[in-house]
Amino acid sequence: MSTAAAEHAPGAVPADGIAARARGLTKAYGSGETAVLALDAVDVDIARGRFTAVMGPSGSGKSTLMHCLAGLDTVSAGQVWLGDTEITGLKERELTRLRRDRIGFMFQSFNLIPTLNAAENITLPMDIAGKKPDEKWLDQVIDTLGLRDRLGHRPSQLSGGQQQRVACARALASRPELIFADEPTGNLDSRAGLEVLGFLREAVDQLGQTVVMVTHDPGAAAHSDVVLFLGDGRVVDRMEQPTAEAVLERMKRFDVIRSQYQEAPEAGEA
Ligand SMILES: Nc1ncnc2c1ncn2[C@@H]1O[C@H](COP(=O)(O)OP(=O)(O)OP(=O)(O)O)[C@@H](O)[C@H]1O
Repeated sequence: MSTAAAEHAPGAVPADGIAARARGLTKAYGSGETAVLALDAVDVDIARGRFTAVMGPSGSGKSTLMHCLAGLDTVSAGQVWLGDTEITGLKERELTRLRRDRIGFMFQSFNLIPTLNAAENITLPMDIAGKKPDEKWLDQVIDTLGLRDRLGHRPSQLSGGQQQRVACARALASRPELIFADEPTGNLDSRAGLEVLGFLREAVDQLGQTVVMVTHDPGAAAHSDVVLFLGDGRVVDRMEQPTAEAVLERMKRFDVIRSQYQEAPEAGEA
């Protein structure tokens, strides 16, 4: 049918206000009896210019969702768009270019190059791509992150929080459409973690960036605009304007369901 064809045509989904979108996103690892359904027909819209947190119990599919949305992993079924570009079905070379040009990444391990100073680390992805940074933007990022007097330092001469700020600046440097952060505060003490969350918040509020962050920490999720909760490979809930308390309460409900499931069916009476 023509409508079905239109629905599946790349670019058919309006990009306005939506930085990334998934429909029927399914990811299975392995096959046969050992197959694991990491994502089960997930529909999700990531709003542009907002800070989205992804939470859920261990193994619920958070990292898999991030990897599939970022084109780091192939999908088993369904579709993913970055803006109005359908990325499912792109060849590895096209995906590499898309990631390089349109997505920024921050990981728990900062992934900085030890022999390069902060300034060189920040612009490395752009240097590799042969692209000139927008100096005005770069200055704004460096000042927002308070890195001006650290630019000549190597990672070993920086604290953990400063290293993560450099990783944050690197993710922002090319002004990507979307930044994916996987447990960006996982390796930091609480003060440095708060600092990095504050900077991600500023990147959204002052620089207009879009951020998606996977986290286990309700306090970290409270810095976001909206939290998506995953359970067993599905988006089971969302929370606007989250507080740490509300997120913690919501997470506890996963534990209750799990313990009821593990005890016995009649545990539902409790
Ligand atoms: N490469 C893989 N091969 C096989 N199974 C995998 C692979 N990667 C993930 N899985 C499985 O897929 C499911 C979802 O994993 P995923 O890492 O996305 O969860 P998560 O919510 O990010 O977990 P955590 O909070 O522990 O990091 C899990 O059951 C996991 O064991």
